[in-house]
Amino acid sequence: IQAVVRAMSSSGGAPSPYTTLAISHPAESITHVELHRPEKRNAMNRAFWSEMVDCFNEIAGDPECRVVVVSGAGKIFTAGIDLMDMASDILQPEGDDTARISWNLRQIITKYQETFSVIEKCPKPVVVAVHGACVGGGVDLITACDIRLCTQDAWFQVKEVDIGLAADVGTLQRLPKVIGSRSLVNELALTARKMYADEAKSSGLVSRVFADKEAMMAGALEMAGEIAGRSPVAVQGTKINLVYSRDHSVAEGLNYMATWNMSMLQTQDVMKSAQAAMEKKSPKTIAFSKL
Ligand SMILES: CCC/C=C/C=C/C(=O)SCCNC(=O)CCNC(=O)[C@H](O)C(C)(C)COP(=O)(O)OP(=O)(O)OC[C@H]1O[C@@H](n2cnc3c(N)ncnc32)[C@H](O)[C@@H]1OP(=O)(O)O
Repeated sequence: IQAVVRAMSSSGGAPSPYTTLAISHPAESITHVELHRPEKRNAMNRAFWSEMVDCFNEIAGDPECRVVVVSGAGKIFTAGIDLMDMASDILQPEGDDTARISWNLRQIITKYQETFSVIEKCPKPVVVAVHGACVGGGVDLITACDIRLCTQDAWFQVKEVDIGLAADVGTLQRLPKVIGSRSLVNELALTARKMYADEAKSSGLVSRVFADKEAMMAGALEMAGEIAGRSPVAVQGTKINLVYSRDHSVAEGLNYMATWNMSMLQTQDVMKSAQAAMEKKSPKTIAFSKL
């Protein structure tokens, strides 16, 4: 694992087709997506916002991938929106009158929302590993992920009010579902104060804190391996139903679940997994068909 983690943390450059993301496959069935503009602190430029959509749509349809790890290259996870590159899109939207300018701006905002919604729509679980700063759009990104890990030096900042806007690509919708305390969410979003790793853990934003990035990437990879070793039918069904249930009543969630499993229970994975359990074998020893 150490060698793989070192390789994960030192990718030489972002390979084609992306200019802002480096994609690698550190172990079987695991895809590593690394935010890769380290010299600009992984600030989210125009290319990033569309590359994430292409990348996660590709992953969603890739039967070789069962789980995704997202992390940031260089000194920090991300500085959020690229304040230099994005200004014209947002501050000078095109259009002949107010209605058309507003219409165009709505299209732009909706497009940017999709950049992180694709993470949630992707049926493969996404583990995000945060080191150093996670600012603005970074919080939008991580709240769309399924499992959040961080280093002891990590900090999180819902920075949008500081740049004069209400966060509009997911934080205000998802953070209240992640953190139990509505008061804390409101405080973070309204004051833009930094939240450090210990508070991120105690509030439930992250589930684990690691001493440093190397330990965190090893932990993320190990966790991803645990997920990837289990039935993809079970794992992807679990993610999809957890996301559905978050946004629906218990009765609606149970109804959706019953309809889901009336098909999925017919998988050969159930018999294979049950047999392994009876024989006290790990599910990781089972060869599951690709999904
Ligand atoms: C419709 C879309 C809606 C989306 C909304 C999203 C909103 C947000 O994300 S709000 C948050 C915006 N981000 C910020 O305000 C953070 C600004 N950056 C910083 O505070 C610091 O850079 C940071 C604390 C993150 C890191 O500090 P450090 O000392 O490590 O690095 P720097 O020397 O400051 O920066 C290194 C180079 O990176 C460039 N850079 C950093 N952040 C950004 C950014 N957000 N946008 C563009 N460029 C950024 C910085 O200019 C340096 O570049 P260079 O001078 O060429 O070396």
